[in-house]
Amino acid sequence: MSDANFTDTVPTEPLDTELSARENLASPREQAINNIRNSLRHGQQQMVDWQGGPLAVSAVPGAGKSTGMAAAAAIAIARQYQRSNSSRPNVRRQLVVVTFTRSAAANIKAKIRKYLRDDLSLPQTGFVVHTLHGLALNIASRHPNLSGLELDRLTLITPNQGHRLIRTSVEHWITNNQSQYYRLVEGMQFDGEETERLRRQSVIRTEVLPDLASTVIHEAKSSGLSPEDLQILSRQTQDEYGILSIASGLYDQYETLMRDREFIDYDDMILAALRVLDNPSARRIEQNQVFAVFEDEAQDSSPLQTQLLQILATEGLGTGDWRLGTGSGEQGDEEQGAGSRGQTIITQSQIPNGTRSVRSERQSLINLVRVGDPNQAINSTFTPADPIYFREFCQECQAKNRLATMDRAGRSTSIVIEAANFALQWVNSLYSSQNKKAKQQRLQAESLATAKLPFRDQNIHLVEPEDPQPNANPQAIGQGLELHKPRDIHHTVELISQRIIELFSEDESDTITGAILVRENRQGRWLGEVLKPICKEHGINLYDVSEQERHSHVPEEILAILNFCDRPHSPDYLKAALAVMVQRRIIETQDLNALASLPEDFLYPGPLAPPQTEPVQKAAQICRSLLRARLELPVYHLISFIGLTLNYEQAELATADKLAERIAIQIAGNLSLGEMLRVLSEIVSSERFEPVDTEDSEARYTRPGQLTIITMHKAKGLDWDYVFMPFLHENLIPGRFWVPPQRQFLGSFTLSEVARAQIRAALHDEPRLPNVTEAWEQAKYLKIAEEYRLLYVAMTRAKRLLWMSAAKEAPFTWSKPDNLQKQAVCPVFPALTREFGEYVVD
Ligand SMILES: Nc1ncnc2c1ncn2[C@@H]1O[C@H](COP(=O)(O)OP(=O)(O)OP(=O)(O)O)[C@@H](O)[C@H]1O
Repeated sequence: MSDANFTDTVPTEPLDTELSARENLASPREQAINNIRNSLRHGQQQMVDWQGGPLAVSAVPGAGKSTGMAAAAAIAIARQYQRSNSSRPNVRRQLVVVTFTRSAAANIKAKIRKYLRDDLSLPQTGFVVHTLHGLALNIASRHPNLSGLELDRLTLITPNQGHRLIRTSVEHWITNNQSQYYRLVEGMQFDGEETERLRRQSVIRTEVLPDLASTVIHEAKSSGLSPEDLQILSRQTQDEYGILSIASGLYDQYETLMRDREFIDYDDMILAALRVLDNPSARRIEQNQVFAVFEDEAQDSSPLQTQLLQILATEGLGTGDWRLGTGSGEQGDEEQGAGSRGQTIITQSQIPNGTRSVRSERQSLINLVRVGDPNQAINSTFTPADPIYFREFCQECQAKNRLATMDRAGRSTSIVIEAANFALQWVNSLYSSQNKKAKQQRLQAESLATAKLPFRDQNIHLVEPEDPQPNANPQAIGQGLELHKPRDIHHTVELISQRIIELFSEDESDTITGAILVRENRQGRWLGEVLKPICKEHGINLYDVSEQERHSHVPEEILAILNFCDRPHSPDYLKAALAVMVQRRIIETQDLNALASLPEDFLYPGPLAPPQTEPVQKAAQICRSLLRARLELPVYHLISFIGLTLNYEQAELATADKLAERIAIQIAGNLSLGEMLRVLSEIVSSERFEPVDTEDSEARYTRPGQLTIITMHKAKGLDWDYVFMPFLHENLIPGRFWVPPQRQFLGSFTLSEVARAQIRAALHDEPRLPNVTEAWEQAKYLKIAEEYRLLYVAMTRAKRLLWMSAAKEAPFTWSKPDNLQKQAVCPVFPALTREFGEYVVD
């Protein structure tokens, strides 16, 4: 089969020359491998044919990246079994598979196991699946003396803007940098009025600087830049406030506090793992356990994460030269460490001439397969991920003839693919013409910002007729594409309801899947509420992901109950605990004030007290059992007990366990209820606590016969037979960065975004750092480009019907959905309606 769209074929060069080809072909295992191979399309076969060296796979949505990677992983494991059985019996090395989210990791693990068990009749071992942070933690905690990561001593924190540590860093910085601080207070202009001064000080201390600190620290740290590096960079900028210098100062304060308090953050985990790998013997130990690294969603990795994978995937010398880098002198003396083999491990240190980039790292002898799609990069504006690094890996691989591009996809019906391709082309042409215009008008800032187009110019193609995917490019439901222009959001709901009722009644076998994709959780919540009665009436199973998975409620609920256990006489605590029980539907809705006003009478009514009603009795009995548990159980079991009392489902229980573990680590040696409450209150008041996804979480979103309401971000990697995309309005897609009025005295930009754009320019080896105007333009452009990619990701989730709408009237903000006003539609939508006029439904 020839595939004109497959630009480069990957040479297959078996690592193990001792195994004869004839033996291989004859073995049942090799037949099983062939069977798997034959069930894949051409591009995927290139993945399973990998037998060593670097390989980049860049594929369009729905091309089968994840499916291909699972098959390739299983086959690589099988080959490794063969190798270790026949030639080196004592060498047991494993495959490391890395992906972006825990739920994707669980999914791919299940798929690999299935291939190993059902197709290859092998034990389900020989591999591990990690998220990048999980992998780093694993390495770092195995070598605590090198990583400095002693988990029983250190506390892991996620410093968001409201975190106490960030606030303290800001206060310390202000104390030590009064003149820079007062320069900020002056802003663009200032008449010295006292109330205004106080207002500005409050905005700077509570909003501007915490925002700058949390953004910049994460961006710089995850790229291997130290506070000193930032200080050096700041000398290349000339803005009035010295934004990068402030950022460096805040970062420095933060690092000092972190060290003093024995805290670490997620970036420290990656840095700690890199410190381990900086040691030649530890590196050899780690590398010797691994025969290859496979990475999915590679466009979402940050520079240091990429570096970690590259080092881990590096083979010992002498197994064939797969080097990618062109630097001289990297071959040879292994004893001298990674640096001598052309790898400069980035640790926090000075950067030469102010910039440092992972791209300049030499890569040698790496067994690394990275799979991704730059057009689906949707995390780069709120994490330090940057698709540029994956693009560069692709380019380097291409130069070595080791890039596979898969541009055929079987997921969607042809009209959905046409619409997605059109959207991509339209957005790119919009930006190239804007860029041209800006250049003509000599608007340097704007032309610089839009010079790179939002999308890589790549169309999705239908699969070939003999494709192995059953029902590839399936038949459309109805016309396959429907473009609606409802009057307002209520009319939108009417249209969606009509359509889903039709779709569900036509689906007698209850097998089709459907989803409504929203840009914001608030839209999802509103839709969930209005659709619930309709779905109930028609027996449609509605699954509102944000409602089901708002596990951030877990710490709050546990805190409320623990507070009550600690001080049951407090009417406030009792009421809060009862409110949680009502919300969880453990007890009936009733007048909680009446119960809570006299706690003793409610909990332990005397013989003369009036009889309690049944609901009150039940509530009192649950409260008493909690108090008994407080007395009888060890403190560290209390959280699990509360989880069970509150009827938590599987994922919530896992989240509660994770919370308990986290608290136990933090208060190790001081296990008392008081300490536990102190730590928990801190988590609840200032920190994001990430819930746990359970193994089947992705399957829960795509259950047959179910209508799922889910955000576009969360929909990544999934697909449904029909996909509704309502509320396509310009204020959200693409949206725009804006400066809140209270901060405008500093100028029409935000300090955090300017600093971030400047750091990125340095990391990308731009010839000079952008000034404030240019940096702000770049930040705005990056946000818009990413929003368009998000729209593209959402559109490509649909298999058989893509339903899109932009109501004429919609809320200005979804926190007030009743406040309707005329809303401009997302610019792609009218372009689609022009191009696909026959799909517009009146
Ligand atoms: N060889 C194959 N045989 C059968 N089905 C396949 C095959 N390859 C892919 N599929 C199916 O095609 C769909 C898309 O595959 P997959 O999710 O692996 O693509 P992807 O490239 O990772 O997509 P995206 O990047 O858009 O999330 C899935 O429903 C998958 O089951």
